[in-house]
Amino acid sequence: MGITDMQEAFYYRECAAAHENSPLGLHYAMFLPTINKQATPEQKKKWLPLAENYKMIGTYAQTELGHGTFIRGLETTATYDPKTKEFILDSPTLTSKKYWPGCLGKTSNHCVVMAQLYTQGKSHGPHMFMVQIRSMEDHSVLPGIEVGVIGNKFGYGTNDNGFLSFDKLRIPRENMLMRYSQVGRIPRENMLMRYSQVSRIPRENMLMRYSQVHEDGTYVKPQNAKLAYGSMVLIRSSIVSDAARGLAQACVISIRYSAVRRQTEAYPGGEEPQILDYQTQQYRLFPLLASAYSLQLAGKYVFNTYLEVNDQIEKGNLESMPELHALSAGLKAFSTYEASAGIEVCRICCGGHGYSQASGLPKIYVDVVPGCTYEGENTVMMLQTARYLMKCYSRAKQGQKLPGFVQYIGQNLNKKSCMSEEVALGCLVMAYEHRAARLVEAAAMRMQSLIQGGKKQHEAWNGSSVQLFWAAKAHCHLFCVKNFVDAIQAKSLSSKTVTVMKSVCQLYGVHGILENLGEFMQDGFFSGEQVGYLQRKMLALFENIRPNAVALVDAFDYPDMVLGSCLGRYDGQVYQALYDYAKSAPMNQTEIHSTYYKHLKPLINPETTSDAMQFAKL
Ligand SMILES: CCCCCCCC/C=C\CCCCCCC/C=C/C(=O)SCCNC(=O)CCNC(=O)[C@H](O)C(C)(C)COP(=O)(O)OP(=O)(O)OC[C@H]1O[C@@H](n2cnc3c(N)ncnc32)[C@H](O)[C@@H]1OP(=O)(O)O
Ligand SMILES: Cc1cc2nc3c(=O)[nH]c(=O)nc-3n(C[C@H](O)[C@H](O)[C@H](O)COP(=O)(O)OP(=O)(O)OC[C@H]3O[C@@H](n4cnc5c(N)ncnc54)[C@H](O)[C@@H]3O)c2cc1C
Repeated sequence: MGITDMQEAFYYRECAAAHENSPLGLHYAMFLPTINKQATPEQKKKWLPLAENYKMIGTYAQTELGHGTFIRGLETTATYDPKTKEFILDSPTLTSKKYWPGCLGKTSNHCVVMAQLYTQGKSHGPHMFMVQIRSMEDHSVLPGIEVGVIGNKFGYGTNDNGFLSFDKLRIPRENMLMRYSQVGRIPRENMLMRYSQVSRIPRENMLMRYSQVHEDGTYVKPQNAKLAYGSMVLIRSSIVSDAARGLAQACVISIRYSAVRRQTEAYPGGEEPQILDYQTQQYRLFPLLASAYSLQLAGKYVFNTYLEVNDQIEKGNLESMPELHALSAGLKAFSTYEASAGIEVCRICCGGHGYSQASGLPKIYVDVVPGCTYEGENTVMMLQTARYLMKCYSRAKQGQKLPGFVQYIGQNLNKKSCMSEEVALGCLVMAYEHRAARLVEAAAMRMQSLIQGGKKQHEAWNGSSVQLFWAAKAHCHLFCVKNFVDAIQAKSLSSKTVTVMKSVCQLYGVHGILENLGEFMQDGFFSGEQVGYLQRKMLALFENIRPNAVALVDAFDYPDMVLGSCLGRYDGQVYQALYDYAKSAPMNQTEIHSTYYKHLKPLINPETTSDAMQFAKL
């Protein structure tokens, strides 16, 4: 199709079988990007053409039965043997077996394996290795490898998530993804030159350095060990848009259906209103619509930031890695929580028909909800963001300037809210900044007091982790509100569009405050009177948004084929579609189902049932 943007291509492919999770998904999303970013030029030259042409089909095998979150705890080993210039891959324990990687069980013939590197008797932590697991001739499993699927899951039925173990499998030294770490003897200066002189030496020189690696087993450390986690950062940065997409699609279905569905005469003999006219329906759906817009904008921002930081990393500047990690980890968690909870609300808002697969909603839900777990469990990811916020807090206290999106940290907390009946966007942002700044400070104070009370650092961290979680969540929420406000103010939209989008943005901010009121009121930042302004504004915004609600979901522009929903059809022919869906059910293809003869007839008509059947009944 000539689509050159990788992310766009990924979404395009997804549309071919929407929410089915392609058995090649990991190949596109993680295997190819890992080769692109973590392999040396020689390795890329060898593997990329094969992978791009589907000769090599691969996945990313990191998680094990015993460990997912704690990467340093992985047990698969890769021990270098300088005599044969090979690595020996081994799964020494039950818990070391790879477990969960997508597309692994039956589809892939290769995978990138994360294993503990051992060379010259020393352990060097987790590193990546390219491992062939199946024959490229007949797809048979290669010796030294055990691979299979892990069985049924909550969803992801079309994806062969698998297990994998190695029995002292030997792979060539060249199969370690050595872009950043190398086994061999090269002068340390060369490694640093890669980054500091990259613009001053001919590119060919740089490539040569990779082929100068000696083979005696000497290990050269990367500039930053977390460079090896780059593929996870890429996907976390992409998941935000993915979660937004799921929530937006659920909103399309639920809001369109709510405009078609009529229920309960408003007064005796009166017309039954469209259910979208019920204020309680608007209360549940319109904030989700606002969230979908907000998360889409946040997704764009974080992915662009990923591209920018990645560009800097390519040039040897790793300064922004911690910010990107904190932003992508936090927003991945925030967006997948919001989207998963929101999709379920959309389903409930469709009443009984929402529970049918015909609504399309169950498929969207099971597609989005594992985003709370994969690429880093959400609580763990929020705590990574909190870790960064704590560092920022102590830097702010030392008078250091902080990067843009954390500049609010350490601000004066004695300010009062400027909120008035009008509910200005600036006052909304100020409120979110205040809440996040206060929660960051409260978590830091808690840590400090536990440490002063004699707790060790890790005990104090655990003893403060609920407050750290609150702080990180408030930070991500602030980011989404501020980014939404900035997007409306910066974009050259028509004045009519700005008017509508301003209402959507205001609703996002107002609803978020009302749902988390305690955090905004605990220190008296808002008065009771100001909360009244917000409540009235929220109800006024529902009326404001109602005439545009269907247009606002149409604007997401998802074709019916992608929505896969009888309820969310563009033409509104919901009832005919539901009836056709029922008629096409396999059980309706015969008048009498086979189970009648096997189970029901012996009960209903025992006298005409065969002896064998009678016996079975006894
Ligand atoms: C262009 C191509 C586009 C492709 C399009 C794709 C579109 C995709 C759209 C949607 C996707 C849908 C399909 C996706 C399918 C997904 C399949 C799932 C795959 C997987 O799940 S793979 C396995 C993922 N596993 C994890 O995420 C594990 C989580 N755990 C960790 O990341 C870490 O272990 C940790 C962060 C929890 C802790 O790290 P560790 O123990 O090693 O280190 P610490 O001592 O705690 O921390 C040290 C230090 O490092 C910092 N740190 C950690 N990680 C990073 C990082 N990535 N970058 C920078 N810094 C990092 C950490 O904060 C500490 O810092 P300080 O010491 O505090 O300074
Ligand atoms: C659909 C799906 C697809 C996947 N695809 C892949 C894949 O392609 N490749 C791959 O390698 N992996 C894959 N995974 C695995 C996934 O990356 C891990 O499951 C995920 O990283 C979470 O790790 P875990 O299972 O070890 O959870 P655990 O860490 O065991 O989490 C269990 C609970 O413990 C808590 N917890 C753990 N550590 C801490 C901590 N330090 N502080 C506070 N709380 C903590 C968590 O918050 C959570 O509540 C996939 C998983 C799923 C569900």
